[in-house]
Amino acid sequence: MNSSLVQYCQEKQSIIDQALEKYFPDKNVYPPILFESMRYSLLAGGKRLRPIMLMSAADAVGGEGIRYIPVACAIEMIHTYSLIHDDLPAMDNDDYRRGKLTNHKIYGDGMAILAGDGLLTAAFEAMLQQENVAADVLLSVVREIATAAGAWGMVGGQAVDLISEGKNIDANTLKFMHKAKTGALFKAALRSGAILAGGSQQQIQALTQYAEWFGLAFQITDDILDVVGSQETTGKPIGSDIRNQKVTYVSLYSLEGAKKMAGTAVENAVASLVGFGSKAEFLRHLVQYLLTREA
Ligand SMILES: CC(C)=CCC/C(C)=C/COP(=O)(O)OP(=O)(O)O
Ligand SMILES: C=C(C)CCOP(=O)(O)OP(=O)(O)O
Repeated sequence: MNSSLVQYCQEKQSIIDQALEKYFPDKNVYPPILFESMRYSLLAGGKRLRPIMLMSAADAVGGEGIRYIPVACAIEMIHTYSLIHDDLPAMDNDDYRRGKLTNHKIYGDGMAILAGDGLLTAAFEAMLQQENVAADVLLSVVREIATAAGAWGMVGGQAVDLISEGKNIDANTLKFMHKAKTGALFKAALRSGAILAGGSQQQIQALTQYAEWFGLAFQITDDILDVVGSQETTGKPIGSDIRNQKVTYVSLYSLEGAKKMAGTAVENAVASLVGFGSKAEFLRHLVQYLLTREA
C-alpha cells in the first residue's frame, strides 16, 4: 500500500477505535469483569478491515462511509466475538491473538464465552442506534448482517471447520467452509455499506463479486501466513492449522499453488470494480495488499 492509502487506513482505524471505546465504558459498569473482558479483545488493535470496508463501499457508491459508524462498529464487534470463541480450547485452542494472550487465557473459558455473547448482542444494539437511514434500509442491512453471522454464514462455516478437523476434506468443502466462515462477513460489510449509501443494484452486485474474490484471497493468504508468517507481525501463533490437523489451501495446493490462486483471486477482485472509477481506488489497493501482507 502506498503512503496515502496507509494514512487513509490509519485514519479510519482510529475513527473506529474511538467509536468502539465509547460502546463499552470501563467505569460504572456491572459486572466490571465482563466489560473488562469485552474491552480486552475489542480494543486490542485488530486491522479493522471489515468496518473500513463497509465505509469504503459506501464511499465507492458515491455516499459517505463516515455516516455509518454504528453499523461499521457492529461488524467489528461480531468479528471480535468470533475470534474470542474461535480461540477457545473447544475450538482452535490458541494462546495469542492480536499480539496478546487470548481472552480465555486471561479471563477463563466461561467469561470468554460470555464476552463473545455480549459483543454479538451489543452489535445488534449498535446497529439499531444507526441514525439518518430509512427504517426499511436499516432493516435490510440488519438482516444481511444477521444472516452472514449466523448458521447460514459464519457460524455454519465454523461448524464445518470443527467437524473437519483431522479429516481429509476436498477442495469443494474447503471452499464452502471459508466462503461461510470468513467470506460471509466481508461480503456483508461491503454490501451493507453500499445498501446504506443507496448504491444501485448493479453496484451492489459488483461489490458482492469483489467481496467473494476478496474473501478467497484473504483466506488463502491467512493460510500462507500460518506457514510462513511470524507471530511478531500476525499477533497469533504460527502453525495453528497444522497443529489442529486442518486442511488448508497450502496443504491442498502447496505454497506456490496457493500463492498463484491468491494472485488470480486478487486480479478478479480488481476486475469486479471496473465500473467504479476513482471512488473505488482504496478497495482496489486493499485487495492487492493481501498479497504482501504480513499481518
Ligand atoms: C462462530 C465462530 C467462532 C466463528 C469463527 C470465525 C473465524 C473466521 C475464525 C478465524 O478463523 P481461522 O481459525 O481460520 O483464523 P485464525 O488463523 O485467525 O485463527
Ligand atoms: C477471519 C480470520 C481468518 C481471522 C482473522 O481476521 P483478521 O486478520 O481480520 O483479524 P484482525 O486483524 O481483526 O485481528
